[in-house]
Amino acid sequence: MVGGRITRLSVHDVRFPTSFEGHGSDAMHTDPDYSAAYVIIETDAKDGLKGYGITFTLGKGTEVVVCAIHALSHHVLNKNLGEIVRNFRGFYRQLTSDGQLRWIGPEKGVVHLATAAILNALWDLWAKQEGKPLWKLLVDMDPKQLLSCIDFRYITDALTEEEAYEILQKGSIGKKEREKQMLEHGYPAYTTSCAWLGYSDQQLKQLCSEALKEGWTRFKVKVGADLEDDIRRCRIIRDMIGPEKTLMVDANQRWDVPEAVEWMLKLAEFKPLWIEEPTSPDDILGHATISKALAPLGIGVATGEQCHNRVIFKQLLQAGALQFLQIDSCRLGSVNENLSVLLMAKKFQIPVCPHAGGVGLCELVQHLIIFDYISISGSLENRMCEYVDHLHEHFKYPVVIKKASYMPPKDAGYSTEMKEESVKEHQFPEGKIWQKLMAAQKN
Ligand SMILES: C[C@H](O)[C@@H](O)[C@@H](O)[C@H](O)C(=O)O
Ligand SMILES: [Mg+2]
Repeated sequence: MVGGRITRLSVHDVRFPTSFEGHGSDAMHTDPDYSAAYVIIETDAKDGLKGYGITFTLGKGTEVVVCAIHALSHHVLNKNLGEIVRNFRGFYRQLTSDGQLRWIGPEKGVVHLATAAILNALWDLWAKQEGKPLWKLLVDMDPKQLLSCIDFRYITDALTEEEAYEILQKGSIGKKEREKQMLEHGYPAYTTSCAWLGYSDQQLKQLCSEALKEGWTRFKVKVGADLEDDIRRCRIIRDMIGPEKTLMVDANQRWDVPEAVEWMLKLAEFKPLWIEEPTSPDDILGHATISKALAPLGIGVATGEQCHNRVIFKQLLQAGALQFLQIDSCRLGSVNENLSVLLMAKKFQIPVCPHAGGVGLCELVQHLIIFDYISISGSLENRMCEYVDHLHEHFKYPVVIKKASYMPPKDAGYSTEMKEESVKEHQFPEGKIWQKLMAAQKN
């Protein structure tokens, strides 16, 4: 039975110095220190279980998100977990409608990242109390219960609750077989780990040849800062992987709309499946223009990792502005909002290829996409989940990759829990790792 009064919510600013070696670097984020605002929720229940939630941030951004989590915490404290999840739609609405805090959102930016961290912790605790991994908790819910977690406000012009119900009803056909298939073979993944923008050609070649040996067949390359560099790097990787394997490119919002089209005409010879985040994530019509211009070349547009909320996803879908939809487990309002986006994607028949990487994003989003396959999309066509090979060792239940696929997590919860020692060492600024780095900078 789910329950327990929430007695404590604590937040940690946890940072990893990934920028020192160029890990995670792209055309806009040249010095990313992968970080997380890490929430721990405790209750007075006898089971002693705790809920862990993260939202992904980069270095300094974390302290701002931590403040927002504190500001939202009164909505959670002293509430009963059972009451929250029995009316999850209402609770989501309450959290995102705080009369004072919504002014600095609404449902976007810092306050929404904070919302994600808190809700992720509640989902983790719910799944733990049920003794199931989160994907299985979702798979076992009936359509009505799933829908009761979603706030349909602002999206009913694109997807009504009745349509969503129908999608879930249809999705229940063949669920058992798909669950079995996932448990046996996992969910297909692609790797971004070979070709961060800050990596040398030598490093790129070495990582690519290792990835090929490990059985990877889909690769993403960072582009967007310098055309000559991009051509050279794409050539290296295309030559190494051959014509059959899949290549994607990611510009992380570097370009104007016409510039994006011109640049991609120059990279078209490398046959990328998609260009990711070609321009501002807010420019829905710009994405539509780029999609239209690149369609004859067989290049799709992918976006979503910095998409504020379900409303922007709705408009991207309505405008035909994307061909690959990239949900993110820590930017949207947790599982609740991601459920609505997965259902909209199904209605518009756009494949979902989640954004992952960062710290913990792979651990979390695998649950959502495995659930999506079993209960909503029922298809693996043109679908794959991002994988980045960093920082998994800091998690208590790290992802398991086999033959370039995500194997469904078996432990109860949302895989959000970090090792205590890792949190202690990486806490900013007092953690050992940061104290050492700061002392070295002084000398
Ligand atoms: C700063 C980050 O590493 C981003 O570059 C990364 O999330 C990226 O856009 C991706 O698609 O993995
Ligand atoms: Mg990206």
